Amino acid sequence: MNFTKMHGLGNDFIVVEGESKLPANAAELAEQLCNRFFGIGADGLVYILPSEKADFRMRIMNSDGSEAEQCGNAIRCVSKYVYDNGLTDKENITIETLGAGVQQVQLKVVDGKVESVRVDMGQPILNGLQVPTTVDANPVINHSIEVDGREFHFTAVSMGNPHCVIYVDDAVNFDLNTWGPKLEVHPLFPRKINVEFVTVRSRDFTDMRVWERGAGPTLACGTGACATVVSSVLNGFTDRTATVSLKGGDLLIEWNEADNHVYMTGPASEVYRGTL
Ligand SMILES: N[C@@H](CCC[C@H](N)C(=O)O)C(=O)O
Repeated sequence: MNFTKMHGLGNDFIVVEGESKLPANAAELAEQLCNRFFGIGADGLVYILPSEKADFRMRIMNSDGSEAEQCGNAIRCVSKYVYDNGLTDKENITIETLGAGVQQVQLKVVDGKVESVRVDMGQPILNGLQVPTTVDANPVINHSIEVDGREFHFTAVSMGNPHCVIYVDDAVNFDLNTWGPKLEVHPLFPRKINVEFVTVRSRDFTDMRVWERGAGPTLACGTGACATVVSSVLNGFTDRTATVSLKGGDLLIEWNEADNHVYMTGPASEVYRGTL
């Protein structure tokens, strides 16, 4: 099996292309190959597959073997892979995802290689039951949640996959390894949740650290960055266009008023290729 190791701002993936469908053992493979001690090491295993509705189809398994509906950093990596490897010569492509439909992608090509990618991440889902949470409200803003005697407040956003955004005094130094895993599996979240800890620095800049469902602490989360800006607009903290600064680098996020779509712009990188 040939694979390519890629990352979007340090959120890293084993990318596999050439299969006609998701292998039956994809969950076990993801767990084995993503292991950083006994495998290749990655946050997720990504398959680039043929699509009947779009130019390409993407499926993503988290490092614990669970499948995610969508992944912002992976969709940028897939976009770079297909162009740089000659699977398409188009600079505007479509990619089908499991939970967020078909997404439009714009490539910025420099010297024949994709340098950055702008993705139409679609409309955020704000209905609490649809995110899903157990909270029957639309939207779910500043909702109290208690873990081990500590109270947090979250805003719930689905970008195809579920997120809860929590504002803290200092996201960069926040103890996400203690609180992230407890919030991920809290009973308020029936399909578990990705948790973003956010500090707003100005109307157009936030710090964010993430604990990802099925992958733990990662250096970046594209859908989490989108959820952060949507949440920050709903809470009145930022404008609709803002930079989200993650441990692995920055993403530019725009929540467009006219079409209610969220647009994410950022880089993608290839690290190496290998054969198993
Ligand atoms: N890192 C991703 C999100 C990957 C999936 C997530 N862990 C989930 O289970 O929903 C991103 O860049 O969006």
